[in-house]
Amino acid sequence: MKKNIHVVGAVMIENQKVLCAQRGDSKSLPFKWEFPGGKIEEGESPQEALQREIIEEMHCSVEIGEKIDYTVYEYDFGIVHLTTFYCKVIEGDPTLTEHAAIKWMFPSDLHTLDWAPADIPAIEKIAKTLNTL
Ligand SMILES: Nc1nc2c([nH]c(=O)n2[C@H]2C[C@H](O)[C@@H](COP(=O)(O)OP(=O)(O)OP(=O)(O)O)O2)c(=O)[nH]1
Repeated sequence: MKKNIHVVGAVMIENQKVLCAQRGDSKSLPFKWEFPGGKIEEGESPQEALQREIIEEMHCSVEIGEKIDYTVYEYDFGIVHLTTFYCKVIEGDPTLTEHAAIKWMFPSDLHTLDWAPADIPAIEKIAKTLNTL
């Protein structure tokens, strides 16, 4: 039986752009693009996990808004349950630490990156929702 991996991702919006992060080559899904975040630890709520991961990974604090999507995707290494939330930076600036690259993209351009497969439904939703604002 494959293990279930519960993951949260932050869709950080600034100046109408979304922060995208590219995974490094020493991890699962090398060089795929994802939303900053990570695994929920025991006893944490999704929001607590996301606050912690963003401080650890991006060296900034976020205010967590509305949930965007929940998707389940079966990889060879396990079954990822990904929940994404809209977020706003409230302290500090997102900083490149663990990722290979980070960049701000307009929602309509998100599909041009090579995303982790679990993220595809979320990027489609984001592009649709933010382009009609
Ligand atoms: N943070 C994040 N992870 C994602 C996304 N989409 C997606 O499939 N994942 C996967 C990649 C990882 O297997 C897992 C998150 O793990 P993590 O970020 O806490 O850990 P990691 O990359 O250091 O770990 P690992 O998989 O190399 O063990 O979820 C996403 O948008 N954001």
